[in-house]
Amino acid sequence: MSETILSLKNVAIYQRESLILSQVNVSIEKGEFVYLIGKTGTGKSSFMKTLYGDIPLKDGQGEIVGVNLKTLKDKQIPELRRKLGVVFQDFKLLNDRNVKENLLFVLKATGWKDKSKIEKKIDEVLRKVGMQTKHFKFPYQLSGGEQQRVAIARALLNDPELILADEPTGNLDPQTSVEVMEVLQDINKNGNTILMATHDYALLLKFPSKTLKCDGQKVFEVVQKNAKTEI
Ligand SMILES: Nc1ncnc2c1ncn2[C@@H]1O[C@H](COP(=O)(O)OP(=O)(O)OP(=O)(O)O)[C@@H](O)[C@H]1O
Repeated sequence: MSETILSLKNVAIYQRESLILSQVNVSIEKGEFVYLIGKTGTGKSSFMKTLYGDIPLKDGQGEIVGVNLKTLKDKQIPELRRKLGVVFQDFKLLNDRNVKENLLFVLKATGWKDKSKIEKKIDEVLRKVGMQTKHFKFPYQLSGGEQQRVAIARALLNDPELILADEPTGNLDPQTSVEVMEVLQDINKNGNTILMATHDYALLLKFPSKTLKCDGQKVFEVVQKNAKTEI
């Protein structure tokens, strides 16, 4: 039986007073890999921000990883973010500490105490993204693709029910983008649900999957074979 991870019903999304998206009806089932595409300024980031509690949901109904977005209080946001893995275009690693310490920082902030469990978890997530031999490197000693792998490893630390990736390949060259995408595909094949906002049509064609599009203040599913001409 399928399990709904995200459900938005008749949602409207605003940035301050401006209406960005309206009548949004979207659902994502466990195990899906879903793209969110659309021209610049059409609301992809606003959509993602609503999902991780950065923009409050005022209109419509929204439930994500079992959390009601409509009634979400500020103090519940850390709990929501623990159930989500969020990956950004600009990696957002802490530059004053190495890879392992970046991961440790998140584990400690989310209540992990047992040293051997911590070691095991860090090793496990770095292995998943192929970075286990570089745990002692500082972010500035890594390429963009390697930094993004670490950011994906960080997103996996608390076994998220959904990974939200906002333009994760936006700062990477085409070859590196494909490599990072392969990491995301592997993670998806191993059972993680992923929603990825992207501009990168080459990736869409190379790794076809369910695609949602933001356009004209609406979000709708597009058929992949038309995606290139429709974008
Ligand atoms: N903090 C903000 N305050 C007011 N308006 C904003 C804010 N952030 C974004 N907007 C506006 O909201 C609209 C949607 O922006 P958003 O960043 O969601 O689009 P996007 O599709 O993610 O674009 P891009 O692909 O360029 O990142 C734009 O018109 C933008 O100018």
